[in-house]
Amino acid sequence: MLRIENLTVKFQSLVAVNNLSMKVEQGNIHSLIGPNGAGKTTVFNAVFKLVPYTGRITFLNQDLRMKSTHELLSLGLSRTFQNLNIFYSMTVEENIKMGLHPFLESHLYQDLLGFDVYSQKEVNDKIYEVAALTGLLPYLKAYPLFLPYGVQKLVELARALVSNPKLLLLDEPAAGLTSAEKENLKNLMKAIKAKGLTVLIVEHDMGVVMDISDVVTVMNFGQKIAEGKPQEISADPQVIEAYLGVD
Ligand SMILES: Nc1ncnc2c1ncn2[C@@H]1O[C@H](COP(=O)(O)OP(=O)(O)OP(=O)(O)O)[C@@H](O)[C@H]1O
Repeated sequence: MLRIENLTVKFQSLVAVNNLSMKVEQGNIHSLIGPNGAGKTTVFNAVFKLVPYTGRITFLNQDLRMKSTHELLSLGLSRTFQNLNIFYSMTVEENIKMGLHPFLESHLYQDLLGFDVYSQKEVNDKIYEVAALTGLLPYLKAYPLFLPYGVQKLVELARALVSNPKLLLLDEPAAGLTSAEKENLKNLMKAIKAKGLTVLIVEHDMGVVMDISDVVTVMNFGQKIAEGKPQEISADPQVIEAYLGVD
């Protein structure tokens, strides 16, 4: 579904991602793990064209380099950020609605790019559906600042989900969550997968990674050092040395 070939990202003399190739298969929860600074978030940023790169990234056989950010959304790509990226001046409902922004009003580019424009009822239905899935229905009229951090993270996730993506990229969804919130996140990930979505996750919490992943890719110093099923990865000596450590 997502194919990354020979991806290299340089920041002046620093090679943040070094000739990385990986494939995310449809229907999988695929985790990207590795030590701090390994280049994981930079891979996400390359997919979303936020950093210049060499190599090739295709999604459903379409070269993403040629696409605008709006086109990425219409192709079915969506993401969350490592640092919570929500609007505190807006309610939860308004925040979620932002995920539908390109589909809300008639703009020239919608005609050019073939975007649908949703009716008010369609918008409301989509927000309701995603709020029900993420457990945010009781909070729709609330302002995020007054909600627990774990709920605020769900708001960002709901905003990424509301455009009905085919592939969701989540950057450290479990960071800062309580154990109960992590359990909730794992169940939510499984529910999202059951709905047919494909998910690529950058995550440090190995409990979450091991529990929900179909495939794990491990990066170190910008390079892929291992890839496989969670059990294979947790037993790989190179991964243990570079990242997991000895129990
Ligand atoms: N815009 C940028 N300009 C300069 N250097 C950058 C930039 N973005 C990332 N880097 C550097 O690239 C390297 C990889 O960073 P990246 O954020 O991708 O790592 P990561 O694996 O996601 O780390 P973490 O797990 O800590 O989030 C780091 O050394 C980082 O400092």
